[in-house]
Amino acid sequence: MNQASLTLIKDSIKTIPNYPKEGIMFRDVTSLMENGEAFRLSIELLVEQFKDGGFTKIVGTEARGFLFGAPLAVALGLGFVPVRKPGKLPRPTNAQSYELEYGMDTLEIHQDAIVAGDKVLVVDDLLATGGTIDATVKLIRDLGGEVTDAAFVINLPDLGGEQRLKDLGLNVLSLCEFEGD
Ligand SMILES: O=P(O)(O)OC[C@H]1O[C@H](OP(=O)(O)OP(=O)(O)O)[C@H](O)[C@@H]1O
Ligand SMILES: Nc1ncnc2[nH]cnc12
Repeated sequence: MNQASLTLIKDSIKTIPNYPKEGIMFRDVTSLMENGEAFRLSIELLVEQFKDGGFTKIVGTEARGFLFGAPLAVALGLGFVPVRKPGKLPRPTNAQSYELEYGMDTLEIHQDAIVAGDKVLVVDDLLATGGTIDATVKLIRDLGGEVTDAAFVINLPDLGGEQRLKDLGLNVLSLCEFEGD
């Protein structure tokens, strides 16, 4: 991947100390999105990386995973499947609980959104503990989808998510890393 683009992307992300609570260094992807060039480059780099991967669908997790997963799906000509917080999806769903860096939550997916044989790329803005994507991968695999790759704009390596996802058999790609969390 182009080093100048990766540097521009990382430099566009602001850090807010002690948000949403004391001790968290919040890496704010909205500052990247406010920068048109950084936002475009982030999608272009992901397109370049995954265009020949043979994927049939992209899954993104609420809410920030939608912001990168949906434009990537459009650029790759793939369908986009949202994984959402409870009670938001209208058709029958499967649910999976998970632990966050700062709390617990549950995610849901439409039961008919993934079919056996789907090859799914999972996309989120940020990888911390990996709990969100671990739960997302379980939801997809339970429906018969194959998940081999997960892509992030930001990885927080100190929180162990990358190893957790590798232990689930995933290739993990991120556009930048922030240490010291
Ligand atoms: O790797 P993890 O420890 O699971 O943390 C990463 C997740 O946390 C954030 O989402 P959050 O749950 O705060 O929801 P939001 O996107 O709706 O703000 C982020 O967008 C990732 O989805
Ligand atoms: N440190 C962090 N910054 C931004 N989003 C997050 N989600 C979980 N941990 C986060």
